[in-house]
Amino acid sequence: MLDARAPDGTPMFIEEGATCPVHAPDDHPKIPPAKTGVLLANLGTPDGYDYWNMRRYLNEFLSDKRVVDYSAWIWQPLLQAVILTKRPFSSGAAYKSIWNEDAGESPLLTITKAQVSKIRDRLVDAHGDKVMVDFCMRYGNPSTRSKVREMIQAGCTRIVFFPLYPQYAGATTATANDQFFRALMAEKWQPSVRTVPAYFEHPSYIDALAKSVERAYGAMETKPDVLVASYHGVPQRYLMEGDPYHCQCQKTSRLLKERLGWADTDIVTTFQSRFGPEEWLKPYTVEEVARLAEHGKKRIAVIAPAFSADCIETLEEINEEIRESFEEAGGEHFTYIPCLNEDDAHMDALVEVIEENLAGWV
Ligand SMILES: C=CC1=C(C)c2cc3[nH]c(cc4nc(cc5[nH]c(cc1n2)c(C)c5CCC(=O)O)C(CCC(=O)O)=C4C)c(C)c3C=C
Ligand SMILES: [Fe+2]
Ligand SMILES: [Fe+2]
Repeated sequence: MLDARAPDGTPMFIEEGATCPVHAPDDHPKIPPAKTGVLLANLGTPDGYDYWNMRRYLNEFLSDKRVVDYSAWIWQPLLQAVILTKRPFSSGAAYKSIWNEDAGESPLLTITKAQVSKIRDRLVDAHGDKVMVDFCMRYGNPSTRSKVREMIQAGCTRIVFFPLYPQYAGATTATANDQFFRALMAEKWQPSVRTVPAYFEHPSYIDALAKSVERAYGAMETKPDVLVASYHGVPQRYLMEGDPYHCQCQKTSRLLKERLGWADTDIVTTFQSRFGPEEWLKPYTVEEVARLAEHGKKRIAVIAPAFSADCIETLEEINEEIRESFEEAGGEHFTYIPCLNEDDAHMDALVEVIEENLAGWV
């Protein structure tokens, strides 16, 4: 039974498939059978690597106060007049080097689509068409607002919103949630909602990471001297202001090390992708891999546990720039271990997290 109200406030209780007691069928909006939506969210990616697509994407991303929190009076002139005249070219060239030309999209989008398709198959197998599974992006397309609207129009009276970041950060998880709530502000009939918390210590996520390391190490004749767990960085100041991201990254690394049965020295935690002049979380990956090479660690493997899908920051920054830094410092063997992407163990972990957050709803 669906509970609705006539324009004068009279409650209308409409059985599914029945007609409204107040209005003629054609005067009344159609109310589809109730469903639960599972909306996965990732960061977003440019629609193309040309200047204008890059500029649009970077402008939306870097204008987000959760990402860069300087006063708009100071930041916007610098962003519009300096950064957005140069960075679209350099970042565009980096995207070009990893672009999925066949699909005409960036790897982050291709991988996210594959993940969602697998997760949808599993959840529909378990719950039938009572669940609807889709994805949105925080910046660019498909937008969070368009997907929230589609879900509501399809009859979702409940939505589980899942930001695909294992570790919580204001710059990722919180801003994805902000955008979700902004989208809900525009809706007449707001669904009940749940947001999925960070899963940085979930045993199935740790297990999926460990299996990916074991698989990569199993394929090598000589084991690496050290595994570098490289996480996306944020300004050091954000940690001091209460963002738990740093601590959650450290815990993921510790749990991974314990799951692998390794010694403390077998794994090093680092932070990459520094942007701007401020101090970010340290050690910086690009410097640490050079230091390792200089101190005799000639074989390293790098894993990127903060990314649920390979993207510019892993395929280009780690596998090209950071590799180069290691080799220039005398390093000999550099192995990049891909993100969990659409691995079965990863899909198992994400579905488990979703099921925990669907409890009582399906
Ligand atoms: C300027 C500050 C930035 C902060 C803080 C930041 C945090 C942060 N980002 C991710 C995940 C991703 N970032 C990606 C790209 C990217 N990140 C920044 C800047 C900050 N990120 C920029 C400018 C860019 C664009 C590329 C570039 O110009 O360098 C991506 C990849 C998107 C893709 O299309 O492939 C991801 C994913 C996390 C997890 C995080 C903090 C925890
Ligand atoms: Fe980033
Ligand atoms: Fe910490």
